[in-house]
Amino acid sequence: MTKTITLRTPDDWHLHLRDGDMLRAVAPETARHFARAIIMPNLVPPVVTGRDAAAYRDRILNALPAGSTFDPLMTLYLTEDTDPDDLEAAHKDGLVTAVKLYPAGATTNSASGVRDFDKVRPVLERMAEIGCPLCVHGEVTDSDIDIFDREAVFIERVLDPIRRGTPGLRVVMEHITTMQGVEYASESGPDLGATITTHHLVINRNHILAGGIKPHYYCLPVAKREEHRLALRKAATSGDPSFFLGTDSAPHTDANKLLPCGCAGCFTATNTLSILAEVFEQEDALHHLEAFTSLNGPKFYRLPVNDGQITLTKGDPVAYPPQIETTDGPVTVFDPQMPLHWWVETD
Ligand SMILES: NC(=O)N[C@@H](CC(=O)O)C(=O)O
Ligand SMILES: [Zn+2]
Ligand SMILES: [Zn+2]
Repeated sequence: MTKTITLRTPDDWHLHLRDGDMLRAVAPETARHFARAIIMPNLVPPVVTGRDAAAYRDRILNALPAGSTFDPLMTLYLTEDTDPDDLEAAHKDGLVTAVKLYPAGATTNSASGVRDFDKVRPVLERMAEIGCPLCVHGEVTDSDIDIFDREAVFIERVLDPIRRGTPGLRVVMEHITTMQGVEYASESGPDLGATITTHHLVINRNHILAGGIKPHYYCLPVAKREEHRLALRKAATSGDPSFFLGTDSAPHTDANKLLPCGCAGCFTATNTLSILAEVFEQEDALHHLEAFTSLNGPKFYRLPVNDGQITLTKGDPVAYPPQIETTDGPVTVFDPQMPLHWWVETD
């Protein structure tokens, strides 16, 4: 018997589209199923001003297939030199939706991130005033903190003090990976949201490290113990409006992943919705899939939900290509190591 579910068209609240040839290869993968996405600004050099964001937005629109109505929601990369007036003008114009905080050195292309949080206080205060959300890569970078503890320590030492010091600031904890992240987000009320990736619902740290190292499962924040994955699955499938989809689909060529010092990032744009339907079905929560992919995000960002709909159908396992081709070389599509029975009708 065929089973179908219909959802408001989803949005991706955390996406890396890169630039140039890579942008042209990956933008259609997201635009096929998603109406909007929050576009991460960690290019080299990063997107730091309203002007940079306008130019990058144009490059994204040019990379879309003809007729696509995909709407890239732009972000600025917060640096110690970010000008509150420039941000305010870009936000009021509707050009910039949010600002992204990377602690310096925390992840891919984060060298221009923030070292001294006091220096960005005036920008954070302006954001609270104008209602511009702050998206946070929540990991401390101190070399003496174990990489598996960096998110939990960040919440205590950095995130909570920032929020207490800037009343009214609306914050998204990006790609949470721990039960501490889940707890903090569910206790903190409507000014705090949290995105959860597709891959962190599927893999734990054993998938990366047991039986040989799997570079394609290496991403930041790194996947944690099984108990954390289970907490993420419970949060994502609960319907709680604090949690919404941010795939963190982060393409790197295989050549850059398969190195002695390989890049962090999983590329999930191509098969995310099939994987999510499978996960939500396993959790007996298909009735909460739409909240996670299409309703909770717009609510947090105070944007209308999308008008359109997509239909997922269940049948024989669907085969996705193991890689997509780019002019720079192949990019491996995330392998969830389970059969995927759901596909999006337009596929
Ligand atoms: N998630 C990742 O592992 N990588 C992201 C950066 C990020 O989101 O931290 C990237 O830009 O490649
Ligand atoms: Zn990140
Ligand atoms: Zn990311």
